[in-house]
Amino acid sequence: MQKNVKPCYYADYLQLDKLLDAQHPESTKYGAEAHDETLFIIVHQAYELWFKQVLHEIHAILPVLSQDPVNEDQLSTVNLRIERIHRIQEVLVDQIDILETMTPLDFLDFRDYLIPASGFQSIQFKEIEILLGLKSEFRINFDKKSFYNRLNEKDRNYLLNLEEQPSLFDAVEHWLERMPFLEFGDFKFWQMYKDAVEDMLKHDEQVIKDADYLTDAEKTFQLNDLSNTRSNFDALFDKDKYQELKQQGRFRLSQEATLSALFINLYREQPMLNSPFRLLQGLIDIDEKFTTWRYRHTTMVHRMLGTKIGTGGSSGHDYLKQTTQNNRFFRDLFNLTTFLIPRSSLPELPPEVIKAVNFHL
Ligand code: HEM
Ligand SMILES: N[C@@H](CC(=O)c1ccccc1NC=O)C(=O)O
Repeated sequence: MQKNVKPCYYADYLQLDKLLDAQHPESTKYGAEAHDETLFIIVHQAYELWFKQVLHEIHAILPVLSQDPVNEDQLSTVNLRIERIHRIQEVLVDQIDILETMTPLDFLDFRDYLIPASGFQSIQFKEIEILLGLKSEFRINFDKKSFYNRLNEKDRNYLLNLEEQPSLFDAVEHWLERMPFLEFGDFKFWQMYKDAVEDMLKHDEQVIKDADYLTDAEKTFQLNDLSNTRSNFDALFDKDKYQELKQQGRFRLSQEATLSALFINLYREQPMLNSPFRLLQGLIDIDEKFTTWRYRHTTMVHRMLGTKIGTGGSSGHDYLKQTTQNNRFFRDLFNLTTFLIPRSSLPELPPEVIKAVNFHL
């Protein structure tokens, strides 16, 4: 490291002249300043700064996960960065409490001056969504088309181009596919595992049938749910069936990637699977916090606007409720838990499998 030649000065280093001269309430252009507009601006600016940091981390993670193979040191750095993103998301959720100190009436003092701007136009937010894997084809209709109409041409082209680039979802999927958990020669792991899950599902079926506290209608309902779980499980080992369910949207990850992720979950205590397991957990953390943020933002919107339409032209609270439900990145990783069985029923791993796994990470 070189010695610094010029003394560093706090305000210059942080470019505070620019940063602290960037809060200009719209309300002052039309009359008296709305007191809470400064809070509104600063909260949004703080969000955008944190979004910038999140993007910085994602851009560092993507090339590492795209390498073949990814070495253990690099994987632990990826995990640290994912943990950082998750911590930032906690701050992003907490900031909503600060904004909620503004009352709906105070908001109305300047809301009309903002039309037609809205959070829709946060390019960094959409960038994060797209880089994590939420491309247009997975969005609800309004979110698919109308949102792009609200952007200027430069921003629209920038995001459309980003949709063509590999996302974190894609990188993780390929990384999982590179693990050879389906080709273990003689090892009958998957057959033993299938038998154990089949036992579990049969047991669940019997529990429902024997339950005195359920009505016949409730039993039928639950048995129907169980049959969906069983057909998802059967598809895990059947290429064509898996493809069919994937087309229906029941799976998004490829079959190979799903089975690898399942294997990592089941054998996470093997030392070489620790980091891969932490990575999968980290992705689940990010997805969960994103959903928490969407839910908190939606509820804040409900208390601020009731059922008014948004300045961006959506139905407001109702639209946001749908995106909270729909816009998930790693739903498959959550759903996998359905197929976990107790450790006591797990087949033991033979040494050659452990060696093969170690080599391929
Ligand atoms: C008083 C506070 C807020 C209200 C009433 C509000 C309201 C809304 C509404 C109604 C929408 C739907 C788009 C529209 O039709 O306008 C929206 C979208 C959005 N808002 Fe807010 N918002 C608030 C604060 C924030 C803050 C602090 C952020 C942080 C950056 C934010 C980020 C977003 C984003 C990213 C979207 C797009 C979400 C998506 O399309 O899934 N909002 N907001
Ligand atoms: N969409 C909000 C306005 C709003 O919150 C907003 C307006 C301009 C810039 C950022 C905003 N924040 C999030 O949507 C509304 O309909 O009141």
